[in-house]
Amino acid sequence: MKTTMETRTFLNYINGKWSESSSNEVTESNNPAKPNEVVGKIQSSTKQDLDNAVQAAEAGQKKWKKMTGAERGNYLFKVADILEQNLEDIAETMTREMGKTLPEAKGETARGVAILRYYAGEGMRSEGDVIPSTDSSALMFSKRVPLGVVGVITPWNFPVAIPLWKSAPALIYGNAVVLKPATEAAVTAAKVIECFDKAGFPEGVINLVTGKGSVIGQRIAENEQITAVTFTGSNSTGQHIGKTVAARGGKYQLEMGGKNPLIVADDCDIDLAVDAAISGGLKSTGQKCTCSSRVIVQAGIYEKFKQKLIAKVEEITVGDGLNENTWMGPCASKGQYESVQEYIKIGQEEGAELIFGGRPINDEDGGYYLEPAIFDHVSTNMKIAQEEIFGPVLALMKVDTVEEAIDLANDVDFGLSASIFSKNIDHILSFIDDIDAGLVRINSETAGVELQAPFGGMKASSSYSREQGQAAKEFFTTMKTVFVKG
Ligand SMILES: NC(=O)C1=CN([C@@H]2O[C@H](COP(=O)(O)OP(=O)(O)OC[C@H]3O[C@@H](n4cnc5c(N)ncnc54)[C@H](OP(=O)(O)O)[C@@H]3O)[C@@H](O)[C@H]2O)C=CC1
Ligand SMILES: O=C(O)CCC(=O)C(=O)O
Repeated sequence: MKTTMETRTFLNYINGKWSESSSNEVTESNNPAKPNEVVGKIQSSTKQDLDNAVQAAEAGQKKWKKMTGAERGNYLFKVADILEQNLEDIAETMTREMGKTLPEAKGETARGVAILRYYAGEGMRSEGDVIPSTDSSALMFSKRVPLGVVGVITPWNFPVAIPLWKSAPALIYGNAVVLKPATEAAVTAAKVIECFDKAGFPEGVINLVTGKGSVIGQRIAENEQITAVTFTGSNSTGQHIGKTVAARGGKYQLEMGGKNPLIVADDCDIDLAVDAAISGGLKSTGQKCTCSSRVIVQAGIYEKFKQKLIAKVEEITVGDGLNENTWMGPCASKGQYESVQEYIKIGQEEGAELIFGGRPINDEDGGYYLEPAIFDHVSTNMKIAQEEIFGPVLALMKVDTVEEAIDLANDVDFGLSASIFSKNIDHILSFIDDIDAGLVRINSETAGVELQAPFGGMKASSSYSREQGQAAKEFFTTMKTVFVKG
């Protein structure tokens, strides 16, 4: 029997009004801890709905860009306050909708508040440089200007932070936004957009259209009135979006997968390294693009590290993220649950040894729970060492030297985040120089980015651009070089 805890149906937000899709159809968003529980219903929108939102955004942006940065910033400060007031409700919705534990969901929502305040402040900062001209009677300067309408396509694993770290900079620099959130986290996203509505955002400046990626996401990529598209999600979808946007001359930014290594050198503080492998690899049920999925350990401490790791992973409690005692929640969806189990099977078939966990946990509500899994004897040619699993699976790999560890760490298509645990400055310096990763972390886990710093990866992890911090300005603005002569 289906239980509908939250009976609400969430609408699209277009031109400052909540509206039903022209399809008259809705999709249910379910709780991965209790798949029969409907968290809310969202609109199954059509291409026409998306095009309407883009029209509204185009009109809204014309007025929005005329405001001062300080005025735009004040709107974002208001949204931040409202999000903060609604933090408990939004965090709980997130936990119910995609399974992350409540403390993690609260932390993410608080991060959303901080992101909004950071970019609100940007409205008062420099928007260009004075450049000396070779003509002594002229003034030359650069001025950053908005792009126009920005399409934002987001995943389900950070349903508050990612929509905000893309939308807030887009808005502060004078763009209008059309957001298409992941279907599996669209109720949470709709609650975030309610904060913009309550803050009195001008019509058309921010719009929400929910619906299938293949329909709404695809149309965002195709619609020529959308100047730029920012995306986070899988590699296959990202590559497709990038090609589609590029083909029509648009700007795009892709943040995709990772296969992040954590190198544990003989000389490190082993307990800290164990904690980092667990926190970086298994928090959020391993569903972070920055999660540590390959743990590359030097032979001298391999056995000791493995024993300590198993002892600590044994203590992990798996369950509904709303329960206080839960450390790790369910996989976010049936699809993720099945895909992770498939990888665990493949790992065994390929000859890796499953030394801990990896089994589904029987649950009377049918929650998508898995025991955290640890594989030993993993070699670099195995799928579990090469592909993003996006689940609670750690692959242990043994090496003799730190040089070998770095080579192994680089032997994947991805290059998002990488850590080393070591006290040896030579090892640390060669790691900083030689690792192919956009985020280079020393004695710290691979996950957990800071909102004021550039975020993005190398190789297949990103499209060479960076988001967050000041890097966001590069993507969400273009430049005019102005030459003034009296
Ligand atoms: N880098 C990261 O942070 C993330 C990586 N992933 C990786 O991707 C795997 C699959 O997850 P999944 O949710 O399917 O990821 P997707 O890349 O398919 O989804 C990400 C976003 O893209 C949308 N989308 C889907 N298809 C299209 C399309 N053809 N055109 C435009 N937009 C589209 C989705 O919409 P809709 O939800 O409606 O399908 C969602 O909003 C995971 O197992 C993980 O490996 C997933 C999420 C985040
Ligand atoms: O590690 C983090 O804080 C961010 C991770 C992230 O951006 C992602 O998983 O998409």
